[in-house]
Amino acid sequence: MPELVLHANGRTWTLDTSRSYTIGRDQQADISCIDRRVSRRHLMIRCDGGTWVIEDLGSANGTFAEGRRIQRIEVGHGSIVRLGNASTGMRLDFTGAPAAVSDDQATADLRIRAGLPRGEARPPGDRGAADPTDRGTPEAATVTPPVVPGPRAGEASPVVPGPGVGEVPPVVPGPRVGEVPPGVPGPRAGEVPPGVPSPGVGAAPSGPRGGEAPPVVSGPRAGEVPGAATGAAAAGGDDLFRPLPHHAASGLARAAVPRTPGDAGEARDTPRPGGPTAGPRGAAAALSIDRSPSGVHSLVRGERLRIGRAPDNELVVEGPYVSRHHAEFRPLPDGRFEIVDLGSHNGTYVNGQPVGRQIIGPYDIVGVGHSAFRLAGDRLEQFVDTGEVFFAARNLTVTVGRGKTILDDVSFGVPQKSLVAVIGPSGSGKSTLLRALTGYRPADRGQVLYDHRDLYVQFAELRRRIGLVPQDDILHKELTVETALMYAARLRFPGDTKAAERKARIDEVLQELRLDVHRLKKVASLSGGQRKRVSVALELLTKPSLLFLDEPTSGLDPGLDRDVMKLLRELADDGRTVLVVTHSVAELSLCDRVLVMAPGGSVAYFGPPDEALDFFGHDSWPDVFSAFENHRDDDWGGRWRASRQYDRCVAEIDSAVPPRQPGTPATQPPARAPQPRPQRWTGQLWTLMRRYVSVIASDKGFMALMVLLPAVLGGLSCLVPATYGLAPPPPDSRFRYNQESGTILLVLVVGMCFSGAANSVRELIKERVIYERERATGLSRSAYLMSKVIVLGLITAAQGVVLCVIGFSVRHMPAQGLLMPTAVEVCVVVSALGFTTMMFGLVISALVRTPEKTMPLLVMYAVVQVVFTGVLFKLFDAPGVEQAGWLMPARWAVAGAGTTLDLAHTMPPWNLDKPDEIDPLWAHTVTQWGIDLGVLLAIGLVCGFAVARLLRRHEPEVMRD
Ligand SMILES: Nc1ncnc2c1ncn2[C@@H]1O[C@H](COP(=O)(O)OP(=O)(O)OP(=O)(O)O)[C@@H](O)[C@H]1O
Repeated sequence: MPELVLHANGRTWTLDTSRSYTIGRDQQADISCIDRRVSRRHLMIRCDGGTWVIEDLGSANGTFAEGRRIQRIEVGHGSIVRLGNASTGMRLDFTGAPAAVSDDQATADLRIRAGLPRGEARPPGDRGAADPTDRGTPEAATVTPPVVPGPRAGEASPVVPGPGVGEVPPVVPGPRVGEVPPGVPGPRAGEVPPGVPSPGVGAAPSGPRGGEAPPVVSGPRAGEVPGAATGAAAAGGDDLFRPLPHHAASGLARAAVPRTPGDAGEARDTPRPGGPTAGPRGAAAALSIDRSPSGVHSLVRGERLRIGRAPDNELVVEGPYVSRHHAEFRPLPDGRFEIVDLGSHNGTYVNGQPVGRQIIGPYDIVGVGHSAFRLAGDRLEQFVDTGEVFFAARNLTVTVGRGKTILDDVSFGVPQKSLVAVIGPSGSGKSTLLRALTGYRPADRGQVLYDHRDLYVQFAELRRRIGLVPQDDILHKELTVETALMYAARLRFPGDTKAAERKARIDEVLQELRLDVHRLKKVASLSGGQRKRVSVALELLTKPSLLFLDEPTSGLDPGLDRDVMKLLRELADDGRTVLVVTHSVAELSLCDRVLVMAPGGSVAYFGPPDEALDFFGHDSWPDVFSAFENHRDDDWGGRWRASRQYDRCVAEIDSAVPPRQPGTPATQPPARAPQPRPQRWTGQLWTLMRRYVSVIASDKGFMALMVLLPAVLGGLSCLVPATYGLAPPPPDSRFRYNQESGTILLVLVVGMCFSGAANSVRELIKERVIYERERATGLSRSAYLMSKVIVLGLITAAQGVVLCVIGFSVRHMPAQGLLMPTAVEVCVVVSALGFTTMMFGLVISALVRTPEKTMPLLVMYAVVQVVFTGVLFKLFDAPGVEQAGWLMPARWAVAGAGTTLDLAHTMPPWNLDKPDEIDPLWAHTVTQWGIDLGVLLAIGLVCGFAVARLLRRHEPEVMRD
């Protein structure tokens, strides 16, 4: 008798005649699923006397075939059975065993065998029975349904349910993947396309989200069991299968949901042992995507399949993170496929890790933009992240210092399209939780699951699905709304995005957030609420599925508070999960769930907001907060865990998170995602420089200061009375030395020190929040730093020129320098000093935690430089002091200018009895001038490295390298 092949939710199981199989929600079931309508042990499939039979094991909601509830039924090729509901229940499709294959098909067949339960993969020579599904099926004819534009914000997504019971999915002939079929206009936004039946209750939307162009999807082949639009899609998003235990052994590992704080450490994903593919593995091994594919594409044997945004790709994938020609599936001689990144701007990922080229195995998940792909035989399943994903935190625990717990075993799970408020007294760990959830500061224990994937392990890829609006605005207030968004789009979108595409997305977002009337206003001129909207708009540019906000309503009046919360409600309804940390409890009723944090960082309550006050036994939130304050040492977390509501919460997470399979290791050290590939470095640098110049140009005060400072300081140097200026007295003079030359140089050098450092000392601290956010979205640290160095360096050098021109304008100068005219040579050194002190200012800026601390440090720095110029007292031959002076830019600058001016002989010697004892750094030689200048610039470079190092401290932990 042939083996039976079971298909459900895009997965395939080949059932062996020699054993029976149970299906149910029980983790021990052979085929475990998580549809709540399915009983823990729902049915059994076994081979009885040469016939395959299904027996209902007394399930609560029943097993159905052809619309009737059945107790026992024979099944074979073509049978369709539903669990839990006659029309929308989880669907099982049965076909015969795979067909015998030719040698060149053997490897592809192995892919299917890899999905066999418990050691049933056969050697390549073992062909197995013929597969009726393949009989007469020609080489994959790729078909494409009409392209359906996604609905706009607030409009319902068109839903394309799969075939009903006993239906055969229609074969839709059409053009190749990626082509739009001629003459088939897509329906208007929000309309259900013609010929597409309305969704049933609980149907899972398969269309793209508002404003997003849909992926082009190829339909199933004739006689092929459909993947995309079958059972699960029609039945609802939660009839998700867990893999067979065999899969776990193969590495499709799961993690358990520990219910007690003690076993939180078990909640780590487990790597699979090395499979047939090479490349990043270990911690990166993927949790599988437990939902129906949104599209299934046929891979034509021997042909490449290119993915990208451009219409000339075989598979067109839209999205802000997809390059025009992004990646390519290439066939290998042995029948396998490899994925090759085509130099995309945002990377191609396998199991969450960026790859350049990698052979793809049957369990590997390839990530391109917001789409994930999985090979299933000769088909490529596509899973588009439309934002309707399950998000969960499990046992998140953060400890600091000597083991102080500031986040204590926090678990919760939210279904798609939820608005969740996080409230709690000050210091209860809300911000810590937010940082843990976004991966900015991963929890020391526990997991954050995004669409069943471990965010910490796969941060490199998944970070693009997260939008975060910090408490401080992530905008340059000097720019107009439109310009700020334009630069953000330039930095976040792929480098090959056309200006028109960026503009279209900006227009779309501005419209969505009702900001179009403010587009030309400066951010600084907007109200607090409008500014917050702009921050949200900036994050929405890249269509995140998860949006986190940290106290967006702080400082807003109650009306604006309501406006912002309503906006978040709309954003969630539109197909996102929105989590907001807030101090305001006035608008909690707009939320689906409220997470109440208790002192000590534990969860005090998680659930519907309207049940929360009853849970605490108080009439108002102030009473609840007072209770927290008055009973800080109470075990609020224990009270929550002992509650009935907690069981419901855990059950919710359980129902959507696959359990850890027996036999897999329990713990796994947290993995750090590798540094994701940024967009082209030069592109980022250019954008950052342009933005920086725009910001400076629109800050009139700063511009005026930049011009005034060197002009005033240069003018001050002119006040020093000096008959001979910077030159030595003429030979016929009664004076042998010119003491004032040193004084003039001192004023110029100190002025430059002050100007240079003042230019940069606030530059990093004032945009720290912006940097942190942009770094998390892929900004290159070195590009960021270089943009500051180049722009500020040029400004400072120009200031040096102004300073010198004014300072030298009234002075005599020695006739000839060492290499160049004297004024030019000194000006070069002064400008170099400006650069180095500017770099030192950046060090201060990267070091401090608040802008206020920069000023005292700047003053201290300037005074220290005065002391170590070498003009006020003798520095050489003074052990300790001399060496300290080597660290001072002013010392080397005075020395460099001194060599040109021959200051050692122009100024009186320190010891008149020893006129030949001169400062060695002031020797009037070209070599010494070069050394002085070189050391000066080298100090600047060292400062640059120090800044880069210090910047790391302000980056999301997972982004540090
Ligand atoms: N790095 C750290 N080292 C030591 N303690 C820390 C650290 N970060 C946070 N904490 C402490 O952890 C607790 C929680 O801080 P957190 O900022 O998350 O609270 P919060 O609920 O967001 O407070 P608020 O509402 O005032 O913003 C506080 O007591 C805080 O002092």
